[in-house]
Amino acid sequence: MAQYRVVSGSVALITIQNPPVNALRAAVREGLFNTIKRASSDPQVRSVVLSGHNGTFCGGADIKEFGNVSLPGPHLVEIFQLMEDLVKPVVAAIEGFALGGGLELALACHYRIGHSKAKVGFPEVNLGLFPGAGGSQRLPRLVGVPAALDIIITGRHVAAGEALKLGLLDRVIDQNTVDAAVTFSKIQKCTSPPISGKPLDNHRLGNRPCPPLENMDAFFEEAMKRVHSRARGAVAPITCVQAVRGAATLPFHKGMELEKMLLGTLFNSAQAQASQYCFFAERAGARWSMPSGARWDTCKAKPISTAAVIGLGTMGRGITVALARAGLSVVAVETQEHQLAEAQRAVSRMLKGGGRVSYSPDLQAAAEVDLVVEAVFEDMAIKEKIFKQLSEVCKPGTLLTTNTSTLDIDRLASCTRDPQLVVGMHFFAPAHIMRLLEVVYGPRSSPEAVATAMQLGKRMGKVSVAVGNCTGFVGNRMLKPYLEQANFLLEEGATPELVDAALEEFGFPMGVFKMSDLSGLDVGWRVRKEEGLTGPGVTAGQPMRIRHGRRYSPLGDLMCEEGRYGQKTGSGWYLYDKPGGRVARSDPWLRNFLEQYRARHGLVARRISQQEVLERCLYALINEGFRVLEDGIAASPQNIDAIYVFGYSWPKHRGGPMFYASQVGLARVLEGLNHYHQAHPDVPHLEPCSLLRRLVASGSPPINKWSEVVKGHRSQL
Ligand SMILES: CCC/C=C/C(=O)SCCNC(=O)CCNC(=O)[C@H](O)C(C)(C)COP(=O)([O-])OP(=O)([O-])OC[C@H]1O[C@@H](n2cnc3c(N)ncnc32)[C@H](O)[C@@H]1OP(=O)([O-])[O-]
Repeated sequence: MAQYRVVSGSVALITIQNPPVNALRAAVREGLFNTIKRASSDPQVRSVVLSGHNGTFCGGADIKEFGNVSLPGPHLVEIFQLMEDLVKPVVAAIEGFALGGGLELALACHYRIGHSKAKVGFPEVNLGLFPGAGGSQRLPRLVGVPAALDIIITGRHVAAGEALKLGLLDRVIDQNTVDAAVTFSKIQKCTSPPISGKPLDNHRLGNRPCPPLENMDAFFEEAMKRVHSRARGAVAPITCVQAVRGAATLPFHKGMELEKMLLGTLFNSAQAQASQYCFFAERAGARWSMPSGARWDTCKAKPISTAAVIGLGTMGRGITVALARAGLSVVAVETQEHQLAEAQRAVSRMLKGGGRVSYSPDLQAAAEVDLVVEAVFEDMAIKEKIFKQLSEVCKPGTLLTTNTSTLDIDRLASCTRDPQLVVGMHFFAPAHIMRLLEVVYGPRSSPEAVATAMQLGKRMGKVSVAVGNCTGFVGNRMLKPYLEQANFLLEEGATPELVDAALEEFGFPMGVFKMSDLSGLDVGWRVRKEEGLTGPGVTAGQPMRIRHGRRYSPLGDLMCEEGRYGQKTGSGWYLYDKPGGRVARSDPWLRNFLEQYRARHGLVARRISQQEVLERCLYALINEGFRVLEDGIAASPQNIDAIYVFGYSWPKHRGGPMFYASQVGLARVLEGLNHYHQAHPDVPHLEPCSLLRRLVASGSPPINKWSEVVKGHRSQL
């Protein structure tokens, strides 16, 4: 776990060995503790070099160990102190990553030498924590308070070059880092005296005061204000500021006590558990499986080096950028000439002149590519035509994928020569920024096609999740009941402001109505017209608020009929200063419109609490999540949660909808749904689904045990 060798006559080389990222699990901590003691007492040893096996210094504490009430083995704080106090110089040789506890380990060394490609950082904030093993106290002493606070609050990876400028690294080199560190630990350069034996006090960060900061109170007040406005209810970023303030104002040992106390409040908190769950959910999608039994580890992806994107609207442009950035040569096809020229300018701007992209108005240009992403207008007839043409134009074996957000993949596949080569690649806007990719397999999609789309997603840096084929797949299918509840709440007396405030307080960056205004109300209107829910397809004489025997809210349709499409028209659920304006203001027109609407339909407005808003919107969405699981559309609750966190901005510190349900308690969610369904029997989405009932009947097992109940449940369907 921590290998000990004496090299170059007098240097103890300690190498952490715990693949894949050399996380500091109990055995590693034990190993470090013992080898440092050994180096200390070994008379042959005059200096120490600390490194990580296989090109990675250390990925930090072992996140899998968290959740244990008390971690076994020596504590990191104790090990780091032992190292800092060593009378022999200790040099960290940083290759790959030094993250979290890994960087704290490096900060407890007296010197740090990094490879030019190395990255360092404190990502703990993303896990609902902060660098609580001395990092919050040592880093500000080394690089100053503003730089330290920035690194700790953002959790970003700092490249070696920047780390050198900040003074976080003493040296950056291109050669073998361990060899360089060994040499460095023995002699500084021929003109300088040897390091070994030099007084090390100034290199013990715990002994150093924090560099002074002018206007410290104002600095921290401002920092706290900024963090509060961005944290969306997450506690960890606030704790980061408190801990760094401690470093700036307290002696080291007092700062360490504060750090310990703050960590104690976070370590087993619900938010920390949710954030750590998200860490693993993000990676769980890579181990995909299909109902046929095909799996990530048994299917090989086809090599892809060229791709075509068909349709260069907003989505098509973003997809082109994402593919080009992943190193593919891209043919961008748009049949409308003016749109093509505009797209070319926009894509070049986004790629800043880089990337290999060619443009064409002709589908024939896709003839030789390995993969196509169709991203035209959301219209089945148009897409079917394009798939038919692509099937004729493209070389045999080309993978045909669609960016549809709701339409039937299998119907598109049936227009082609090789239906097994068709899968969905559902990107989220803006496609070159949003991390989520839903890879949708139809009943005839081949495992190889799925493997290829999943691997391409990885190359693009996406969180890719393989899902089954149904209307809306996973994300949009679950979103439908959520949107529906929001509209019903308006009918019953709520305002867009009330609903949005409840959801934003929960942690969403934007409430549902602001979000609709941003994405355009006409998008859903068009879909509802296609579905015959509104417009000319509706049978004459049908009551306005009932469709297919269920409650229906025509509010969104009425808004569109008024030309209120959202931000793009300057008005929607809110008012904007101009078309395309971004700042939402309450609109007296809407208040009036809602009052008239309620009066017309005999609805009496009642007071609606934020709790009801949250429960109705979120429980309806969660209930659909259980249906998605029971239908086998998503393979696991982790996959659903990854979709919501990375595609729909569900707050990470709430862990995704299914994890949130497990934290609230499945029995309470069931009870809530029962209650609301009784009050609204004409809303089937509020009727608790059978999987949820069954889970509650099985004693509400923890989320990682749901799959056993799901399996039993599916076999009975
Ligand atoms: C004491 C309180 C203070 C807290 C201190 C801390 O240090 S908190 C920690 C602060 N540190 C961090 O937050 C760093 C977290 N890690 C990372 O950000 C990335 O892993 C990476 C950038 C190091 C490498 O990226 P990459 O794309 O090359 O690789 P990848 O991401 O695919 O991971 C490969 C496998 O390793 C697994 N695994 C990884 N790290 C840990 C871990 N610390 N632990 C356990 N497991 C970990 C990961 O799950 C995956 O397993 P799978 O799915 O194959 O079974």
